[in-house]
Amino acid sequence: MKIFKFGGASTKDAESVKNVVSVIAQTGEKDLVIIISAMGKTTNALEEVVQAYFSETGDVKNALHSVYDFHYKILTGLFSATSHPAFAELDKTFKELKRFLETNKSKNHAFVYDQVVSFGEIISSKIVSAYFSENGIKNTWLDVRQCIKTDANYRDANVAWEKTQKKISDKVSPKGITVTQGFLGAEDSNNFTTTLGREGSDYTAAIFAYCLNAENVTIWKDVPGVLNADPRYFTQTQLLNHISYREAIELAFYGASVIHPKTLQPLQRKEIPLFVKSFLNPTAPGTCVGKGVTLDPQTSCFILKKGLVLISLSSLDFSFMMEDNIGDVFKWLHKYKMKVEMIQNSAISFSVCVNDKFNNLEELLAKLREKFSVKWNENVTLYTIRHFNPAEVKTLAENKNVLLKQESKETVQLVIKE
Ligand SMILES: Nc1ncnc2c1ncn2[C@@H]1O[C@H](COP(=O)(O)OP(=O)(O)O)[C@@H](O)[C@H]1O
Ligand SMILES: N[C@@H](CC(=O)OP(=O)(O)O)C(=O)O
Repeated sequence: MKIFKFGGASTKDAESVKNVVSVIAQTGEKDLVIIISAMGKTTNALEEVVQAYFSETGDVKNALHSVYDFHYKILTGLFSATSHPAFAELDKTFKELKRFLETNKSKNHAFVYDQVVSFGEIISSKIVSAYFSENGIKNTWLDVRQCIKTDANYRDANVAWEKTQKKISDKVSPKGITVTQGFLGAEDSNNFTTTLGREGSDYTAAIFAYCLNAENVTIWKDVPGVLNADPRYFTQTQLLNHISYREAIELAFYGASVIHPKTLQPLQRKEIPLFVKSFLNPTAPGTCVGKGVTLDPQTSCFILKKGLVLISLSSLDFSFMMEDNIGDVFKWLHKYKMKVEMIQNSAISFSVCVNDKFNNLEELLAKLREKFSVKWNENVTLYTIRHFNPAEVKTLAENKNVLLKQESKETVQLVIKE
């Protein structure tokens, strides 16, 4: 059996959902677990619901309404009559969400966030499952929260692998088609919904593949496969036909956002191949991540991460930046949930480029100022070139304000203020 994953771009409107049926038909696969993300940009829209809920002036009703309307419109494009049970299911799911918001007593932002944004995947998977049935694709809808068990680290939950393995083996048939949600899990002790981190549905596909010993995983995207540069920012890109697990882990880690970085480890452990293919051209080979050569074709890869913060610290008394000082810095970076993208240090200074995913910058800076002289730059971009040649680095840096540069044998990184 195989695992397919369809992300937000593959279900962003009724035509796209129809195309998913066509992709399944063209592959001819019969034994599949299909992982579905929220439709289009629904997770962002639900984040606005959460924001409105926690703000005194927020308009929760309006924010909810636009999410409802978006899905209602997709349903009208898929089913000819509003008497189709999918419409009643949409209403029921939204009532549940409203009830949660009306009755919730918790002020824990991350907890509320997960209970709310999870509705994106629940709704999308129900719609896709109903549309499959309508078109003769027999399938079983599975609530993934019965299978993926996690800790209580809301918004970035860690998988409890043993329990998850057992639940998946118990509840998922390797035969036929199962439709389920990406990105979601449930806290093991009390079953509250958790999420695995933004864009975590690729990771869900890998979890199922690992637990079911799947033949392979395909993540269907709006690009021909993994390219040697992010096509949103680079005009001349090349399709990578084959990437080794190790190289793909590096690329994803540095920010090649086409694959979620957590996806590759479980697959690599069992040597399960990962295909990245275009849902617009399903019979094209796309990219295979698996055993074998590092990169085919062997070429430089350009990756960028935007919206980062570069923090530069120096000791107040010119003492060296040594293990004790740096130890404190890392303790606080961890405490304020900063994702460290790059570090560099000298005798009395230490620079760290971070992603402030949880908006904790002010608190972190206040803490750091107790011990260090602190400078920082917001909204910087981290460029990474794997397998670089010096001419490419020179061209990239031309006319740009390079704040920091770091070079190793394979990789050069530049922090740039745009
Ligand atoms: N190296 C890369 N190769 C291909 N696509 C990339 C790369 N880096 C970034 N992307 C972006 O990743 C997008 C697809 O991933 P994603 O948005 O997560 O899809 P989905 O949410 O539908 O699963 C592409 O549209 C492209 O803009
Ligand atoms: N819907 C979630 C999870 C996800 O993986 O989405 P996508 O497959 O569209 O990147 C998010 O937007 O973060």
